[in-house]
Amino acid sequence: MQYEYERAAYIHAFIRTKQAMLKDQLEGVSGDEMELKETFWENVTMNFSNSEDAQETISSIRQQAELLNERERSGELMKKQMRTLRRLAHSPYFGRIDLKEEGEIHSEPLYIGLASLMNETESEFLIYDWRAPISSVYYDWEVGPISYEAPAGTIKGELNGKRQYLFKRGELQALFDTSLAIGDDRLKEALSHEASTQMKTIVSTIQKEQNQAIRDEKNRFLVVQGVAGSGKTSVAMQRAAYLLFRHRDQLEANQLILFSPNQLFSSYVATVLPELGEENMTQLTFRGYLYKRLSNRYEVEDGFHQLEYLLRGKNDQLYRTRMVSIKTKSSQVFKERLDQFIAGLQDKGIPFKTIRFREQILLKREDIQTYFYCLDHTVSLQNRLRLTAEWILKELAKLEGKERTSDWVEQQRELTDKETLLEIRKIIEKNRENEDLFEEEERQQDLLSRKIVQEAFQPVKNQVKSFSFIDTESLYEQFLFDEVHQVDKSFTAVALYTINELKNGRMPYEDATPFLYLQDRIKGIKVNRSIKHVFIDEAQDYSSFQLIYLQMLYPVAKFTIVGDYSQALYTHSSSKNVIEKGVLPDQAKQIIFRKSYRSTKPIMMFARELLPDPGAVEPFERDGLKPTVIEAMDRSSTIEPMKNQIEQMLDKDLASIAIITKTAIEAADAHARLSEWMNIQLVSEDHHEYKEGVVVLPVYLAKGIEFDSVIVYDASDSQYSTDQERYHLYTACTRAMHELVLFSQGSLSKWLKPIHTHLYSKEALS
Ligand SMILES: Nc1ncnc2c1ncn2[C@@H]1O[C@H](COP(=O)(O)OP(=O)(O)OP(=O)(O)O)[C@@H](O)[C@H]1O
Repeated sequence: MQYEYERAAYIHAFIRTKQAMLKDQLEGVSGDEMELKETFWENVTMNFSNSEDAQETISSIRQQAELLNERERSGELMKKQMRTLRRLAHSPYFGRIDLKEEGEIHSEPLYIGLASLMNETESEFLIYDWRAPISSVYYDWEVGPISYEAPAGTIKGELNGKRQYLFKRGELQALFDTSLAIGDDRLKEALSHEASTQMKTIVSTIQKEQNQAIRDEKNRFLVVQGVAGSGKTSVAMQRAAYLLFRHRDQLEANQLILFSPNQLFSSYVATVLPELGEENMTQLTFRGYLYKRLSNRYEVEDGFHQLEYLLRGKNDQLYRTRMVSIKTKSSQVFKERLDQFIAGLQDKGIPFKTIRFREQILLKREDIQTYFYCLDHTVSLQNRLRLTAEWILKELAKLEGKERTSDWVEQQRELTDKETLLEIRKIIEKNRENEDLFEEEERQQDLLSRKIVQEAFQPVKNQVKSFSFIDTESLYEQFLFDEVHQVDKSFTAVALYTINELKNGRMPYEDATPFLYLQDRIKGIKVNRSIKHVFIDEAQDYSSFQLIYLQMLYPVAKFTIVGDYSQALYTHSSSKNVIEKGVLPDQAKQIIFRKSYRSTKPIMMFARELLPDPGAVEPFERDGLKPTVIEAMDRSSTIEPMKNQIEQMLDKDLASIAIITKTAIEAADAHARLSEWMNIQLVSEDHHEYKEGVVVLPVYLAKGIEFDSVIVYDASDSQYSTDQERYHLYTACTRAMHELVLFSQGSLSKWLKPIHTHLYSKEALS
């Protein structure tokens, strides 16, 4: 053991020396860079007297620029190394494996940490990066025979020992020998920490099944179905870091994209990759994407507003219609019918828009339609559109010529500002020798008219170039009515509802994806080929249609799709098995995580009883208090006891406490009642982050994040009675790491009643 402490001290000193050396080098490079910038032009001989001299001047500028570039690059590299060393100085390694590879006589100790570190002569690894092929032995194997995949093929050997280390500010604090995968004690220690507003890395305690998902590269689609708190998000983030390391010569962080459920979640996970020494990947919400594409024409409903309506609008007369609308339009069948509809547009049916300019009709929609459908039908729709656009632009050019003599142009000419006149005069001056046809004044008027008409026509031309002369809205309506006639008469109400919404400039959430899909299939879309990996978190909240659409948007990307169907926000969502349902091709790989790490065992034993199959969730062995269920007659009698609970939690140093409600309205109500008494943050969908302390938020915004303690604001039957609400309640309970208290304002939810009373403590308030 003494050896380990000496080695730790040696490595620490080695890192410090390396840091000092690198600092000097960096100062040197920065100095060089500064000097190069300052003397850039002094080192360049400027001579443009003839073409040879000019050529020489250009190449000497190029040489200087390359030199500067090279300095900047090595400066950046050194800064990155500095950051790595800083992290290693804090905690150089967390594990060791004693490995004897086949054919070797002795086993060799290999130390594993956040990044690799070579010895002075660069001939030996003092520390292996956790992402190196050999490091997988640490995560995957117990003592005994092992094998791992290396670039050269499968390597076999024997694992003779495994050790774990705990460092604090560079100093070795403790070490444990373990024969098991990753010792439960170390994991327990990691999980007992307080919740944080930023997600932490898990590299030192990655579990075997998680490692499998992190390193899988065989399939284009990797699906992780994992119970609440099983590490899906953690895996997605460490996987991104793994891919960036393994393919560091071809892959950059901006070629990875993460679809997160909301902004709060985006900021929650934003520190993981930087902490692992990688740049962050681009983060997007699907809602943000839809907004970007459609908000210039429509007020786009987002998923959360749709959900609020579904949860609260049961008495609305359109409620049933809306339910059918959402269910139908989310399905894969709907997408297939849309495909059939699109196929039928080859010969007829695309509606066009009349092209107008200053209230006058330039080209009638019928004429555009005739032109389009007279083109050879074997030519694809998009190519026919391109040809039609070219034809329209030519027609517009003719009209543009005629328009120059119109009265409005003359009026505009009179209002021309000085700058424009000066510009025109310059053009005339420049071409003076060629100007003998017109008097200068006439020439000036002519140029001005051209300019005015050209500018006025430009927006129309731009619209033609982006194929805006197709009437997508009417086309979509046409499709909805086709559905009514050919498939289901009862769909009439849905069709009418949708058309009314669109006419009033509103795009319902369930229509946004089919609408864009239709538009993109007809007009074509610039798909993003630069993105190589797409990560989708909380994938159960995407409809089948949305998942298929995302595959179309990123045609060359590999997909990592993580989710939990027991936490579905919407009952219609893709849920269950996306592979079996054909949403993803069957060569997609599915990994299932059953073990839940976030919550203490008592919390998870209780929460899993809310599921139809509680046995599917395996709680991690970590002690804690049983959840408490407090039943009250009404809302007002719960406020005092709730305050007491919060105070008790704060006394226990549980610093992050969430009061979770079903809806945003309820969250506002809770906030109003409690904030008189203490500082409570109300978190809404526009929040990008939250501060540590007491927060109140609806369950759909708490998705993916965690808190020391959770208080379910009202677990009564009036709140959680439907199937959908059952899963919302489960999601709320599983946000708690250490403590869970449920208040019920009235009779307890029917999903909680059957839970055996030995799994929780019960209190009744009079
Ligand atoms: N191998 C591990 N080592 C240490 N901590 C872990 C490990 N796996 C998961 N955790 C911790 O468990 C908690 C839950 O992880 P994470 O949020 O990734 O799970 P999830 O499956 O995405 O959860 P949910 O679906 O409920 O949002 C986090 O605090 C995470 O750090």
